[in-house]
Amino acid sequence: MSAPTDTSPDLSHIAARDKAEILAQALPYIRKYHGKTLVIKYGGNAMTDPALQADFAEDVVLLKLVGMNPIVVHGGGPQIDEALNRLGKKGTFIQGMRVTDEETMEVVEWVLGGEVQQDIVGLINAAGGKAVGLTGRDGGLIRARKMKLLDRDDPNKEHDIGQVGEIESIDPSVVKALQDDAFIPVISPIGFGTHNESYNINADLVASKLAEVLKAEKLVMLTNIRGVLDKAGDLLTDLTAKRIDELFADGTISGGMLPKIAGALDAAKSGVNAVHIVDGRVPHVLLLEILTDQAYGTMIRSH
Ligand SMILES: Nc1ncnc2c1ncn2[C@@H]1O[C@H](COP(=O)(O)OP(=O)(O)O)[C@@H](O)[C@H]1O
Ligand SMILES: CC(=O)N[C@@H](CCC(=O)OP(=O)(O)O)C(=O)O
Repeated sequence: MSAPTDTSPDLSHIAARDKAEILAQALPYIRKYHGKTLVIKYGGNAMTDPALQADFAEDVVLLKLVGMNPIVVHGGGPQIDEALNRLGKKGTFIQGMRVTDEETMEVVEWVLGGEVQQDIVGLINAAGGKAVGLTGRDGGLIRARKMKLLDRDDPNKEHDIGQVGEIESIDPSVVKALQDDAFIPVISPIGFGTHNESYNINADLVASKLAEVLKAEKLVMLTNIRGVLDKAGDLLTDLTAKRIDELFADGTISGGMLPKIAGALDAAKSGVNAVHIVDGRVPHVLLLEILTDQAYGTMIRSH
């Protein structure tokens, strides 16, 4: 019998080798982060595309299955805006914080604690995980008080932004109990006050504080931009506290990036080893950021 002729070369092994190399690259990271807590801020702007949402959910489940403890804190700014628009109301922001009157607070609770949270929980569960949705009320997780927002240019001036909260304290016991039991907590940024009143809290601030209190190894914030950009639109891959002060002062950082950077820096200063702001528009950016050698977006350092 003659030897079989091989007319077309089989190139599939090349693609397979690339894939295998990427998988092998993950090994030291899986070892490094095994048993460690990773806080993931899933921004409202990063969650507008269904395919990307499904990728995100798969990534979270994979991280959990290889032994890490992912905790998701979600935002939902654009989703709240949409709901307000349907009521004929327009969202307004001061220094990245939504002005929250009573009616807006109702919408915030209903959108964040309902639709947005349950969508994420559903997607994670569909990807094979066991997600549980919480608001700051559940298990007494987030105590808050009314935020005092001082004007950035005139610190003698204070803005009244209604039911916006700043975090007074976090009791992480419910999160710890869930993560120890193989669940993935998905947290809405709503806090409660001494009279049981609700507060709308910026999700970046919740994610940062939670990372600090849980002594997380890593905080990854997914947003809808490559990372922090300078005035020329170039990506700043590394930021220290000193450089951040300069960028605040010269107005390079504005809007929703203000609380994000402030929170990220607080987390870095209080011992979270790695704090990253990454582009949630990149498919599987969470896995790429955590499990490969490649650096993505902006890393925030305390010094
Ligand atoms: N220097 C900057 N670099 C990058 N983004 C910036 C900067 N200053 C302001 N921004 C704005 O911050 C936005 C991200 O914050 P935000 O809209 O609150 O997103 P998220 O929903 O992810 O929290 C960007 O889309 C951009 O418009
Ligand atoms: C006080 C305040 O601004 N709260 C935010 C909470 C949601 C959030 O932070 O969503 P993103 O992460 O998508 O921006 C808001 O009402 O929009």
